[in-house]
Amino acid sequence: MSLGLTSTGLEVPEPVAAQLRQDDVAARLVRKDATLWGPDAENEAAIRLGWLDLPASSRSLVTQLAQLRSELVAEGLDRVVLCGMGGSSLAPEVICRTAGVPLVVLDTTDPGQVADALTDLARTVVVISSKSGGTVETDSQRRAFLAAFAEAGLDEQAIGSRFVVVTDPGSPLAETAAAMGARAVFLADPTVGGRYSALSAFGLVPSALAGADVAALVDDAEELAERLADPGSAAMELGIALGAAFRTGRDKLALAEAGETPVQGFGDWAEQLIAESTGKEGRGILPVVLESPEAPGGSAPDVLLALVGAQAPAPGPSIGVTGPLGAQFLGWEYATAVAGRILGINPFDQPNVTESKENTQAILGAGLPDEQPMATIGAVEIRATRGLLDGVDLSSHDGLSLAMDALLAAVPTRGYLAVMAYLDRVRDARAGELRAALARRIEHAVTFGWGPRFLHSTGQYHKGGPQVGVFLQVTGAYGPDLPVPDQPYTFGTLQAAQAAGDRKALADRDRPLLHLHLTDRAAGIGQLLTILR
Ligand SMILES: O=P(O)(O)OC[C@H]1O[C@](O)(CO)[C@@H](O)[C@@H]1O
Repeated sequence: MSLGLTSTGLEVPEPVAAQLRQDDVAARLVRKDATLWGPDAENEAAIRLGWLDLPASSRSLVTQLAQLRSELVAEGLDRVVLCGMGGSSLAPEVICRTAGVPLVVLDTTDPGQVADALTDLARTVVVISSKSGGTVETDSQRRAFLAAFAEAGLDEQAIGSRFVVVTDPGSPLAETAAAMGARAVFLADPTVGGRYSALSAFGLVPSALAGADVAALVDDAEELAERLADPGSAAMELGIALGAAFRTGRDKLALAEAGETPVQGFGDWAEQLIAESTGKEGRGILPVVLESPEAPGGSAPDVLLALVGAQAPAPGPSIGVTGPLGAQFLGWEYATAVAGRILGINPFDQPNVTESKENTQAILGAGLPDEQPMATIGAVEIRATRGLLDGVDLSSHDGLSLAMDALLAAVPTRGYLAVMAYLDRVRDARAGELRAALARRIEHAVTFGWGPRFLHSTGQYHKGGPQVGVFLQVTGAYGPDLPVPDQPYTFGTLQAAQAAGDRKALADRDRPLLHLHLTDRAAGIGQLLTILR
């Protein structure tokens, strides 16, 4: 079965489709024509179209990975931990959840969540994935695992045998991997950007080592790849639907999985692909990941609902994208590139993500800002951007509720509310319920992201997209902190610096932000969910 697209109630302006046919976009895209997105995007596009070749070029990985997995299993190394951010970990998480095989994805700096990953070492092999080799979260996690294996008594050679590395040729991590004596190093195609790398070594290596059938992924992608030159392919129709929705005022895409054999967690992967590809130059498509097709936020005048794994539900406007996971990855990548042309942006760069990273480094150097709370109610410390809580009586019994009302009232027409939780997405999973609870309170789109993971996904959209976002940042006290070996900071200070760095980037854009710091995470989350009931 290949990729299929159905749509209900979606108005597609005829010129959108006709123009793409007239410009021969389908044939030019599969020929990797870098001029498709205009002169400003040409240099970047020229080195970012390798994802079209992956169904063929990844084939050779399949056998090699089967061999490596059997070696690891024979040595009792059947717990795979993946350290990677954004495009270096989102696809393997979807692949393994859908295949029902265990993979520990460590894409956080939360001290508790990192500490939980540093256990069960006797069975553990660690995949360190980073295209650039310069991502601070991944580097910190690598350092922590090196130290943990040493503390467990492994000698240098044994420690090296517990690491598999995926990176770009010539990256700092490629050198580090050699110096570490890593068991295997996979050098990925440098002409594939992170969010387009699902079918590359970044998607396949961790997934295969965890036991997923990556041969089927490649087969299903290859079957679609043979159709992509056809202007009527389902992938092209998906790109037209995304672009047409944007052109007709539906610039938010609600994503939910459905159907008999639903892909698990697809929205979290598609979120980075779409937000980081389109959210720039003051425009873009905002993905809104829904807990289910019926979850609040799937229908509003500025929203298009997309079901992954099922037909488009009536009355719409909605689309349904069916097909196996390998075809979904390739199809959505192709559609995003087409939508980028319709929106008139470069879908391959991420100009605004470095800002938060630079802010974080500056704060790590200068020390965390000492911002006293405006009030503390129960387990919740309240801080906010200037003016947001003017006139709000925080000393009253329902001060927290009033503060939340002020935040919701600040969301402008066609705006959105983004919840950003710098917490432990396993132990503090209940915080994820905040999205639906807030979405039931306002007509606007409400998104949820675990920090710092979202900084590598929707973070680009928050800073480069339309400046109509309002932000709820939730941070939390943590138990024992964890050092980052040979670095002048701990995981706890790194996490706090990342949150502060993003607050600065948003404050510099005068975006309203409410910062709730939970002095007791479970109690604080309980308080928030109670007032939102
Ligand atoms: O694979 P790397 O280089 O560690 O980057 C991780 C992620 O960070 C980003 O560069 C953006 O922050 C993403 O595009 C990328 O997928």
